[in-house]
Amino acid sequence: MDSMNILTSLALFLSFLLVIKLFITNKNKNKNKKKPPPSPPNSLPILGHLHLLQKPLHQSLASLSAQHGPILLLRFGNRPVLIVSSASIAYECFTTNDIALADRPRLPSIAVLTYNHTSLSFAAYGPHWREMRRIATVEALSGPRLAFFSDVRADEARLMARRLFHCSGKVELRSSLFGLAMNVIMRIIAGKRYYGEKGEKEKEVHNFKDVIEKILSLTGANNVGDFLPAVIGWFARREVDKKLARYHKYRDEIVQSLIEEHKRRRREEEEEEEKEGGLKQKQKIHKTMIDALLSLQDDQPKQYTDVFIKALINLNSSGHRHFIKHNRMVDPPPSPPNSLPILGHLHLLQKPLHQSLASLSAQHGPILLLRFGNRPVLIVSSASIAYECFTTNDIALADRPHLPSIAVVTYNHTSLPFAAYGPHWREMRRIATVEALSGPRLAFFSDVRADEARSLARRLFHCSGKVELSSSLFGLAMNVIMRIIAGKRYYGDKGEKEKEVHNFKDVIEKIISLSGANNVGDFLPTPIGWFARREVDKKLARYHKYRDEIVQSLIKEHKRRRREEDAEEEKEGGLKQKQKQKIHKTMIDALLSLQDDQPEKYTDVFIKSLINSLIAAGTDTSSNTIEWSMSLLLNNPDKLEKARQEIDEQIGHDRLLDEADLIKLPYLHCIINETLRLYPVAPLLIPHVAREDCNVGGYSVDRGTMLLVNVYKIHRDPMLWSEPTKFLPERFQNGKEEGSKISMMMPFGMGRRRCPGEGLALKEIGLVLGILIQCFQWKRIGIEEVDMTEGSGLTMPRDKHLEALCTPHQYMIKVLSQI
Ligand code: HEM
Repeated sequence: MDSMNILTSLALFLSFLLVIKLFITNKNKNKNKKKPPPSPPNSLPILGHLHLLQKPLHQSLASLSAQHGPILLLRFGNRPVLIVSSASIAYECFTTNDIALADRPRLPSIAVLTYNHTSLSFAAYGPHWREMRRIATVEALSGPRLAFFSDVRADEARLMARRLFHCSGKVELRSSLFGLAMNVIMRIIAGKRYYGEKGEKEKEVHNFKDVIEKILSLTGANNVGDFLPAVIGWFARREVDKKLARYHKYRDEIVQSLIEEHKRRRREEEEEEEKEGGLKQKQKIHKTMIDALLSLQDDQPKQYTDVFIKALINLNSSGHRHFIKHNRMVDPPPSPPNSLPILGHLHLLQKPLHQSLASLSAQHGPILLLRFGNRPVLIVSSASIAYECFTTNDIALADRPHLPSIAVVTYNHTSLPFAAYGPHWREMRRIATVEALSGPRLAFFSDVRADEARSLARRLFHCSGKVELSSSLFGLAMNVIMRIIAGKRYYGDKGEKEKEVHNFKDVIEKIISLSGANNVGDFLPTPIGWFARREVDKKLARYHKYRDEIVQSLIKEHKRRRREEDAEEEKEGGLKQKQKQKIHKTMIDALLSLQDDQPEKYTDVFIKSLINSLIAAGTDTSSNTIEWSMSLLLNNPDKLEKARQEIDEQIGHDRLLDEADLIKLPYLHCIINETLRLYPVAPLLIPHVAREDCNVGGYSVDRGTMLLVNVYKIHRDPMLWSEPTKFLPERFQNGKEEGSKISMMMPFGMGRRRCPGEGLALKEIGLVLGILIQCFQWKRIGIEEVDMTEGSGLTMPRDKHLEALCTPHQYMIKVLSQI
């Protein structure tokens, strides 16, 4: 009995425990049960709440929220849809729950438009979306890119204002605003406008706008068919699907044709590069977005397919095939008033030309069409339009003008910088690169630069005190180039040569100051032009004769030596032949070897023309840049001290700085960049000419138009640079936002006619400037700042030669006395 009682009590106790456990579990279950957001009543089978909705959807949802609260759970067919209409809950969605809510719905109707849900706006959250977003940011939407394209926006806004000005009265704004937005995005993506000015295009823009609007109105959560079960949904969607497929085809073809156009241009460029023996330096050209995407495609064709590119580009742009094929824009660029007969706008210009053009651009805009006499001249003063000139329009604008005054100094326009774009220019550029300016040749001649820099330091050490730097720097640059060209120095340490160097420098400077677009006589009709030029012509003929004779004598000297070597070889029975081939020749030797094989092509005139090109382009450009740098540092002693400290820390006092050290001297590099920004020695580049009709900045440019790109103005654009006229090397230092804008500078030009001597120039400038700072203390002559007035001409020298006080640093005396 007892045991029965015990068993019964135990059973009762266990039952009690079970009841308690069930009670607790149930309580917890109720406690943990997720509470869905409130849902309005009247949800129907199949339709859910769809029957409560009307268009426009946002208004319909707003009134539901007003009745039922700021967070609602609706059903669109079978799909649960959360409606949030309060700022604080929306904030919670995109902070605490940001990742959880980062996906997009795969709505069937938009599959075709979004390349199967892979477009940036509709891609699932993950690596593909991340990569698309990264590219869109880097190439189009980042701060530096927005700054770079600020001119594009300003230009389009100006154009719209002009349109409204001409058609004032009742206006339809929508298409104009759409056209503006379209042009802005197209110029970023494809480097060209979509929408011109003439009436006949308006209809097409209207069509395109219509298509985009329809696509937008049919996407999003607007199609009931997207939310109904398969067969009913398909049936409900069939009309919308058909329309969207049609619109998609229309838009897809346009973007595909843009891609094809870019591919064709890239192929042509590659072919040309091959023609040039693969020697064209790989340039850091800032490309269009399509170019950037095609470069990625080159490396990883499977990932960056055409579909990938189109899915990204279709984000917010496209164009009409008709525009792309017949993209001859309508209006010529704006032109300032007051163009006079015969003179055109010449009477508005003063020297220095780059400053005069800068003030005209400040008044009338970044792209202008002037008339220099009869000649149309396109003036470009914005980074983005200049960039368009040397990417999309690079071949079209690769020619040079045949200015009558420079015919004599350029051997009838056959010198490398002034030769017409074509096989002769290509051949000259190839030889200059192979024999003088390529990476291996620069490495080969590094001793020459070190030797010349040492020699300059020695001279300054011995004549310290008040020094005139211009001639010494010119002499150095001249020796470097002469040793490459002719294997010997031009300028010795001895006093008697100084006068000669001075003369030669004078001649080169005068030739350069009289070249470029500086002679009014070059632009006036024949008899008047000839009369206006006659003094300049006479001077240039005299300078040319002087320079030509020096170079001819060098050629003669080489020919004589080669003859002697041949004679000797004959004596030795041809045994020296093999040895001779191995001898590393001077550039003149290389050219004379070519002359041996093809005397009609590689004449003495060809050789002189090429050599004089390198002397003219490679001497005062580098020496002027060093002179500007020193001038800036003299006026900013704190920056000079900072550079000295950097050299002190990295190299010390026991040896002279050499080229291999330059990589360790980022601040010195910043100083050079900042000098090239403020004082680009070719402020208008070398004039280009349109070989064919083209469009620049949305305007039509006729064949034969001369192009002057005002790099000086671009480098001081307040939209791009903070405190643009201030010498602030720090702006290029790591991590500084402005450092990334280096690609917006073009002191060496851009595209095909870009300076081939950039590598040589940067090495030479870095080495010389570094040694000047390492070895000497520099002070201004008086208390006044160094005068920074700019001279005029093709290049931009200082107006006055630079003089300064130079004393060797005590701690460098030992090194200096040993060199
Ligand atoms: C700081 C130094 C230099 C600067 C800033 C500079 C700048 C330029 C610029 C802006 C152009 C014209 C680009 C155009 O028209 O689009 C040019 C062309 C040229 N430069 Fe330089 N340059 C420098 C040094 C050199 C050196 C050291 C050499 C060679 C020894 C050189 C050889 C040339 C040649 C041959 C051209 C004509 C290219 C052509 O028309 O195809 N430059 N340079």
